[in-house]
Amino acid sequence: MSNPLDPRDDHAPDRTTDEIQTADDAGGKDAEVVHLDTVRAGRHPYPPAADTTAHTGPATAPRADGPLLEGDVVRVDQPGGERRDWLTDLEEKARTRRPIVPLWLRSRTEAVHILRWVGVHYAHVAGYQVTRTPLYAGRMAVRSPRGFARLVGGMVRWTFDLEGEPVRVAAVQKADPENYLKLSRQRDARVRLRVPAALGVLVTLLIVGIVVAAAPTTAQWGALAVALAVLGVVGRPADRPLIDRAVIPSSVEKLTSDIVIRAITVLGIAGINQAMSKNPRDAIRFVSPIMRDGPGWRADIDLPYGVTVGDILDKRDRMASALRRPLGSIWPEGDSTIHEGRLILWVGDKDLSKTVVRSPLVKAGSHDVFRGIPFGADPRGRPITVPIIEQNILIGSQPGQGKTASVRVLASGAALDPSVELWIHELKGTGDLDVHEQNAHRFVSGIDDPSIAYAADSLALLRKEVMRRAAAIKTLPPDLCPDKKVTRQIADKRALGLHPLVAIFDECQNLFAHEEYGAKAGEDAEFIIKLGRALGVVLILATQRPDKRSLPTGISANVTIRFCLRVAGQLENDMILGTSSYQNGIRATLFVPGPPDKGGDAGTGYLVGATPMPKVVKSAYLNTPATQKIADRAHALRQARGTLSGHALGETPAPTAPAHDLLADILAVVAASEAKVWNEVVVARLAELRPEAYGPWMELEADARAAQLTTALKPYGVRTGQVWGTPEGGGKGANRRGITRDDITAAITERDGKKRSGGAA
Ligand SMILES: Nc1ncnc2c1ncn2[C@@H]1O[C@H](COP(=O)(O)OP(=O)(O)OP(=O)(O)O)[C@@H](O)[C@H]1O
Repeated sequence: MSNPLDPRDDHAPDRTTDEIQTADDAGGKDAEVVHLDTVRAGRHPYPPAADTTAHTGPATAPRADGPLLEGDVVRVDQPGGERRDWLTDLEEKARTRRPIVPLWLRSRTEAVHILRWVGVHYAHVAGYQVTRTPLYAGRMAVRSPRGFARLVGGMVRWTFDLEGEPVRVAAVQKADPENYLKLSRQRDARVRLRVPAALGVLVTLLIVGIVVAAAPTTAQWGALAVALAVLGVVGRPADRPLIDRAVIPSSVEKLTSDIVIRAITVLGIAGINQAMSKNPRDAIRFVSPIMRDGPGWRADIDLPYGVTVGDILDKRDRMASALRRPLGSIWPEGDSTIHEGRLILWVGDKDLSKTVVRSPLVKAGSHDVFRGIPFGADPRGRPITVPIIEQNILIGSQPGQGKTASVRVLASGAALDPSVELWIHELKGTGDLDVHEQNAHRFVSGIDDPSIAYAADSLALLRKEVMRRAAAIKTLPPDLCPDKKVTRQIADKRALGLHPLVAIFDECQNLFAHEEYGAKAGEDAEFIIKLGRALGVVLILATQRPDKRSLPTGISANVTIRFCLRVAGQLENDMILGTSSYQNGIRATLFVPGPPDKGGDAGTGYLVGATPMPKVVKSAYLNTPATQKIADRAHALRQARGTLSGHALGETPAPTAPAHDLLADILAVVAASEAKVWNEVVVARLAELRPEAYGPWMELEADARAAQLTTALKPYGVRTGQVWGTPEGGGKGANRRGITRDDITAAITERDGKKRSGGAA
């Protein structure tokens, strides 16, 4: 049954206090009269503010709707000021404090840029005014008669005290003789003083006139010009200034808060729209004044609560439209060290895609890789250096976005340090890195199987080299190598064999996805990446196909520096830049595909790991003639230092993988009586037969070992399958992946038949 007095009773009809009283009367004379508002207040989780004192003390007041509760009511929001840890407060302030030295003064390049900008601005203003001096002179000449009249009129009024005339007339009209007499006496006294003064001025002018009449013509013209100028200034109309405002020749609209707010509010982001409709004044907050920063304007903004910089990043094109600027000059960036909603909007004067970054390597005589390699510039024009020692670098993008161009910069920097041993593998076969062939210890350019095999051999050799170096560094005396790491000092002692070794694999997907060599190459690369860093072995990998098969996860997870140029989607983005990068707003999808001359962002990418925060960077561009000059200089340096080796000296490397035939080797280890043998047994026997070729297969896990043989047999058209067998040392029989001997024989027959027919043709 519904109770009209129970506020928790949803069925209780809404009645007035009077109605309830009537109902109670009907129910009995002794019934208690309850005020409905009091009851309703009890229903509310937070009692009205007027009752504050009652509710902060012990809750003893009887409640109409429930049992009496003892205890203190604790408010969610405590009264009084914030009590915070002062140290935390100080840290917070330290993070957001504004720099003593302005940002633009911290970098020489930026300071030079700003000063040049200011210089150009004022040179323009000065030029604008100087070219208009004839116009201003004409204006003054035209205005001078009026100036003359004003001057004479002013003199006469002053001399005869004509300003007091209306007051004297008023005294006459009011018939106030006393006042009139006072005013007349004052005027007479003034006139007595002023007439001689005015006469003095006139006499002076006359003398000046006589002197000028006797002076040379130039002085006469000068005096006339001064007279006209003075009269022109005196005669100017009140509403028209003599000098025009210089029109600033700015191709860039100055960034103002109104423009920024316009650009942010048109993005169609729900959180921004809601905040703007509630509080348009404070929804978007500027944390510091909009200022010049490098060749552009910078605004530091706090986005509305709940909106992150990531929400803004992929709407860069809309922002560009609202700012009326080309896409390549709009660079929003987050600063998550402060919070996720802190946006640094940088609007450049120039379109980054149209900017070609010049490399200092073009003019460098030599270079020290321990200082990193000058790689490019950020949108604000600040040079970016990529550290290389103790690093590995992964570069990725869709085709034609500037991977090889970036690799060239790194190769050139490494080549200019004669202590660096360069191994170059360009697996596209277009010869983009051929210029550095003369400096490389190992070099290959090609997409065919021998080239891929050569690159795979390099990784196998590098793996051995890493192991050798690990042993070598262990034996170094602690005073020479306290941290067990390669240093400049150690690198320069060539005899130690611990100099930096930079191995480049351009289009590495052609190696890692290769049916025969891929799996082993992937493992070697992972091994080198994990262990080679401290030993001076640096891998630089570039790929246009960043999927699991073409870029083993062991590699993508362990590289330390990543440069991702334009990619098509989130998956590729995160493969190159690391898991969750896309989600965190580091999105290489925002770059425009295509080369700069077609309006694309080729050469521009996200660089992660080289700077404290991920950065948009445009790599420097070295065309073939410029790279050739660097390579020649590097070659001369190496020749002088005696550090040319291997391929650069024309040596052909001893075949590292012995010329062996997998099919023939299998037949050699599988007797004719064994129809079917497990893969793992075949691999074990092969490793015994040729440890140098098949030994590394045995280091794999059992499953991977079996898979390795399956992969290696694929190019010959031999398939493996489940076969019955027993372990070598005896034991229970089972079905496992294995080969059928007849398949191997058939493959050899087919191959030899093809060779013969090929030879006959
Ligand atoms: N840093 C740069 N500055 C200016 N232009 C660049 C830059 N990098 C690349 N480009 C332009 O982009 C074009 C393609 O560059 P590149 O050959 O390096 O791309 P890629 O990603 O290696 O291509 P692919 O995947 O086909 O090998 C160059 O020819 C050049 O015009």
